[in-house]
Amino acid sequence: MKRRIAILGSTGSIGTQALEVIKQHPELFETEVLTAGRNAELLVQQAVEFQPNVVVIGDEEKYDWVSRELSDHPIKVYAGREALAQVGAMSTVDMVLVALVGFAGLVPTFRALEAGKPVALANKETLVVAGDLVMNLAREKGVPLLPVDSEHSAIFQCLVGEADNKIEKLILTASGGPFRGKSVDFLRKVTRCQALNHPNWKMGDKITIDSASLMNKGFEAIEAKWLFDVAPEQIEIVVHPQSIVHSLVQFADGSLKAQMGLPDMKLPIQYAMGFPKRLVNDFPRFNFTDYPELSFEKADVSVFRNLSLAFEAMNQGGNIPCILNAANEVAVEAFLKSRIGFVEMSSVIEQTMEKVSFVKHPGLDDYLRTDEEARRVASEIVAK
Ligand SMILES: NC(=O)C1=CN([C@@H]2O[C@H](COP(=O)(O)OP(=O)(O)OC[C@H]3O[C@@H](n4cnc5c(N)ncnc54)[C@H](OP(=O)(O)O)[C@@H]3O)[C@@H](O)[C@H]2O)C=CC1
Ligand SMILES: CC(=O)[C@@H](O)[C@H](O)COP(=O)(O)O
Ligand SMILES: [Mn+2]
Repeated sequence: MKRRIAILGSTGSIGTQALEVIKQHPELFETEVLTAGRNAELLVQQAVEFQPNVVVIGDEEKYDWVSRELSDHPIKVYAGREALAQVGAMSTVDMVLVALVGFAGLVPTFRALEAGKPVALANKETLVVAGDLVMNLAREKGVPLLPVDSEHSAIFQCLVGEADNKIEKLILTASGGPFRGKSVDFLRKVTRCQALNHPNWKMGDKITIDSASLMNKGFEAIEAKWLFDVAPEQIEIVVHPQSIVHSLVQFADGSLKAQMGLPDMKLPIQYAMGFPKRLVNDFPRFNFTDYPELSFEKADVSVFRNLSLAFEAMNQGGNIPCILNAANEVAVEAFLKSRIGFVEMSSVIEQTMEKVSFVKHPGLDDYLRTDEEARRVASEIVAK
């Protein structure tokens, strides 16, 4: 039986690479659902090629156009946020790949898990915001939550076959981004274009800015805490500019296991989609002679304040990581629109974290409310 996949966010960087993985394994995977936010043209192109049963366009104004374009195909077309939230729970779906960016991933992930669907999760913001609720739900439903993020896929792969998972420490590697080794003064003047120039990975704009500010690594620490049930003190960040060692686990006996490979997201996407099988492919292979030096260094938290803000949020818990995430989304958007500078992003986040009210044990509704309030507060700070 083919695994029928719903790709939420098929028009993005992860989504399009997931479709390349499906193309490599037509005997194993079938595309059941594709969704886009605004890119109706690409959604239609993908639908014509992959013939899913259902497509969802987030932007409701584009519904008529998508329906018309697909009228000659046996494909159901839906639009809007509620359709996006429901579509992963359909009885014909075997696995949901959540490749949406930002807070928008939370409710669709939640609904898919509630319906008992295995989830391959690229959308790290879901775990940053509501890791406790999401992990509890996956456990309660007995469904796998498979990490797609490269570092977490690496750790997950290192843990396969470890009977009692005696983790002493997780070591998350960070490329350091385009501004590795730079000063705060340098960061004050960087442009959108410089920040979008990631040294190793071609990704969507939002995560690329997060990588440049090291917020991505802070998010990944929170993501790791929830996925692997470790304390914040058990998570270490190491800058590794080549992005070949994707992360490591240090076990209780002092042994280290690492997972390595070229920086190519198709590998972790394929691992999650094919789990527990390791599938054959013809993607490019790593060669040591192309990388004579693999180096490691400390992250500079005095320059990259977002990394400490994320650790602070993780330590405080409750709804603080949700506030961190919302403020970061507002700050990144403002930076991309040249409304604030690169360094100001941290100030917006820090001030928002101080202003929004704390909730110690939030439920889903509290997270939705916190996200709304934090966005409002952060937007006011940006406007000032
Ligand atoms: N790209 C990468 O290599 C990696 C990404 N990740 C994580 O994976 C997730 C996806 O990243 P990436 O693929 O780079 O992001 P992109 O911006 O490239 O893609 C995001 C996708 O989500 C859709 N989308 C965005 N907002 C909404 C919304 N409000 N409603 C409905 N659909 C929406 C977009 O649609 P449209 O474009 O049509 O508007 C697009 O299909 C992020 O959480 C990121 O942190 C993790 C590791 C690596
Ligand atoms: C590919 C992936 O998983 C990204 O999250 C990546 O880690 C970004 O690179 P940085 O290490 O620069 O954040
Ligand atoms: Mn990552």
